[in-house]
Amino acid sequence: MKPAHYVNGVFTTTGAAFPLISPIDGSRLGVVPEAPRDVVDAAVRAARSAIAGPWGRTSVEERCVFLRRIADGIEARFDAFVDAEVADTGKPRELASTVDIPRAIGNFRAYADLAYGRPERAYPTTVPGWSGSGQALNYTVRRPLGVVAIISPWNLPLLLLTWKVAPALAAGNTIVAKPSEETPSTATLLAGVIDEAGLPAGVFNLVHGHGADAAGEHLTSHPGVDAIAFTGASATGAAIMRHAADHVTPVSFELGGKNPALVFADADLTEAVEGTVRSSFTHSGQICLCTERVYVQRPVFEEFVAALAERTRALTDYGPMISAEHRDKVLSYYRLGVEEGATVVTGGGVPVFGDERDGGFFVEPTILTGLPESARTVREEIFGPVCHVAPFDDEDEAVRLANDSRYGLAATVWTTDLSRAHRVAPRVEAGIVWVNCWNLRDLRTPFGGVKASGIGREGGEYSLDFFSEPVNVCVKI
Ligand SMILES: NC(=O)c1ccc[n+]([C@@H]2O[C@H](COP(=O)([O-])OP(=O)(O)OC[C@H]3O[C@@H](n4cnc5c(N)ncnc54)[C@H](O)[C@@H]3O)[C@@H](O)[C@H]2O)c1
Ligand SMILES: O=C/C=C/C=C(\O)C(=O)O
Repeated sequence: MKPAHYVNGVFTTTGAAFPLISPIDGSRLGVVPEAPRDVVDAAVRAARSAIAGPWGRTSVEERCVFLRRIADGIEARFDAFVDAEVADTGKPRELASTVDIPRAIGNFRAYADLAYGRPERAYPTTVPGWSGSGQALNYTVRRPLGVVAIISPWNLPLLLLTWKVAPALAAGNTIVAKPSEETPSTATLLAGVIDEAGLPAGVFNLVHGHGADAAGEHLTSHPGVDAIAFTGASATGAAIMRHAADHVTPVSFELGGKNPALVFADADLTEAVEGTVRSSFTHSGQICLCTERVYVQRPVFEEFVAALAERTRALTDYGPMISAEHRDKVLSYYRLGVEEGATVVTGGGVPVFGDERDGGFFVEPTILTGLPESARTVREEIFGPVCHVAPFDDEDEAVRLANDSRYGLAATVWTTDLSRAHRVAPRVEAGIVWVNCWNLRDLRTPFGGVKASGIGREGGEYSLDFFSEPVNVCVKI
């Protein structure tokens, strides 16, 4: 299915076409339509009229039927979704088929379960000396926000789009979604599944295009938008927030990170090395949860670095950066690291495969050591397959190093001392701390970051809270 907008139940390719490039070999995969302002406006108006129509009067049970139908529709086209995700992102097929697409299906099913089963509170109130019975009943009901703008990134395109679409629909909203310009294909397939699922026209709308001064900005600055759910870079979040301020539009932000790993001398080192290879190099470091700073207790520092380097050198099936521009950005940090005094333990350049991949956007998985905490390479998000490893001596120093960042999204702690784990994890300034594991996900848990890593939480009731407004009703008895 070629990338197309989906507005008011109709697929269109209105707008200037821009090329879709394969990250694997640099070839042209096709073209993507850039939604002009009037297409974005038509999408917002379609969403507004849909929520004023039958969709706005559906019950949560009826909406959960649609969520399950969408999940079944993705499942029925599983391979097409995997093929499209691999083509757009270049990620290994194994990753798309075990994480991205299964999680998209799981997102819809999880929110069908969560929304249907979610209780609301009631409070029997007594007011002594009050006229009548002196009784009242306070109870909470929830209303949808209205028209929700969803802006998603290129690294886990379908997973992160559906992570917002599912709860937004479960809560009764209508949606205008804009996926990344780098990865339009699975979003278009999703629109096809939603269309076949019979969602009323205008409930889900999809527009393609770039961000700043383009479709993304047209959408997030649109006065007809009632809320914005965004995942992407912190700088982009700040730009969106400036527009949201004009209309006091509520925002949910999942932003950047510079995630630390803390490896204590009492850790199971094999487990810590394997876990840090996964957390640093899965999807070539292009996951917001990936580790870019590793702190290892001094007695095991050399042993850990040597083992990590050996495992990293053995990596073969890794994917490319999403674009030539992002590849160049990551390589510029490799050069900066050396300029700032880093030792390149392994990697630091571009692999030579001797096949079509040499036309793609690959960089070597890289380990750096020897930099001060003040180095830009240690402080700035790179979003590639690279981590800097530094020693620490005691627990307080480890926590201080982990927290010395403008970001606070995720962290890993590796220790076999469970008292230490329970002491350290809550002290780390992050939204998510994994102990002796990484990216182990329970969709009911809060997901998101502190500081420059985000505003609010997704996951479970946290998403349902963001995508709905509680109304307290007080009835005098
Ligand atoms: N916290 C998380 O869950 C999470 C998940 C994935 C990616 N990220 C972050 O996203 C970044 C990489 O993804 P990216 O390059 O797609 O991010 P990005 O911010 O460049 O783009 C994300 C989306 O925002 C749109 N956009 C860009 N500028 C915009 C503007 N001014 N107004 C409206 N929309 C705009 C883009 O078109 C895209 O759809 C990294 O910083 C990464 O840490 C965070
Ligand atoms: O890239 C950043 C976000 C990743 C989210 C997940 O991997 C998830 O929700 O499981």
